[in-house]
Amino acid sequence: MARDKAKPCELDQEKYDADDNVKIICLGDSAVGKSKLMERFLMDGFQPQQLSTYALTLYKHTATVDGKTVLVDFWDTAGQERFQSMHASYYHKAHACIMVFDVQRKITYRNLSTWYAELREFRPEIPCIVVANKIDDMKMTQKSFNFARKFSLPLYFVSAADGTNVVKLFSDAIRLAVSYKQNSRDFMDEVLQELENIDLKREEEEEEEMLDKEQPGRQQSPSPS
Ligand SMILES: Nc1nc2c(ncn2[C@@H]2O[C@H](COP(=O)(O)OP(=O)(O)OP(=O)(O)O)[C@@H](O)[C@H]2O)c(=O)[nH]1
Ligand SMILES: [Mg+2]
Repeated sequence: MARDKAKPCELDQEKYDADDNVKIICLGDSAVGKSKLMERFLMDGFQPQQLSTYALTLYKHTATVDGKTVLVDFWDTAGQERFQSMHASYYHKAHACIMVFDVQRKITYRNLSTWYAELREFRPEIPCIVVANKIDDMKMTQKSFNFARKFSLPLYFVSAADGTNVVKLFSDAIRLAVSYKQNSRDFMDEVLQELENIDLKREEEEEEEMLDKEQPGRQQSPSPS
């Protein structure tokens, strides 16, 4: 009981102490196993029911990279065509991408090029890992998939069902996201950061002004002499 009560505080403290926060997005056709992979990594579980993600799910996770606390936002969306329109905000400020296909369904592999083109349209530089999921059903881990080689992307053979390589996949994705965030010279990132700084400064100035109006004497308060 006491442990449960302590939990929110521990989490808040971790957030407070976090050195960094990163956003990792997941892409791929419907039913390739995007949500199940996240479920496996975050909950260490797998429920084989067929529930398609509706719109967007955001998972918050705390990780440690090189002794530093990192807050990770995992973004999971449905792979269906009908949600294509939300993608601009989905990609916004992402630091890494996990792009999944299903080794049992060729079409999901073929569609990788469409997903990849869209990713690069919005995020030209972020690290991207290609994931061949459901290897538990097919013993084909030796097969080489040209798509990853063609774009020099890392390729992981995983199974959300039995957990093969799932922790490695997500740990590496977090590491890549952190390293991208720290070293990125991406032009758009710099512009966005600049705009954020300007906004923050403006907000601070407005707050100052408001305080001055509320407490007219504040500025003239006598200094201890
Ligand atoms: N055998 C096997 N089945 C899996 C694996 N991963 C997912 N599945 C099954 O594939 C189906 C789809 O998985 P989801 O994780 O919902 O797929 P998704 O990519 O999130 O799909 P959308 O939300 O529609 O985009 C489910 O029935 C899962 O049980 C796996 O590694 N092996
Ligand atoms: Mg899903």
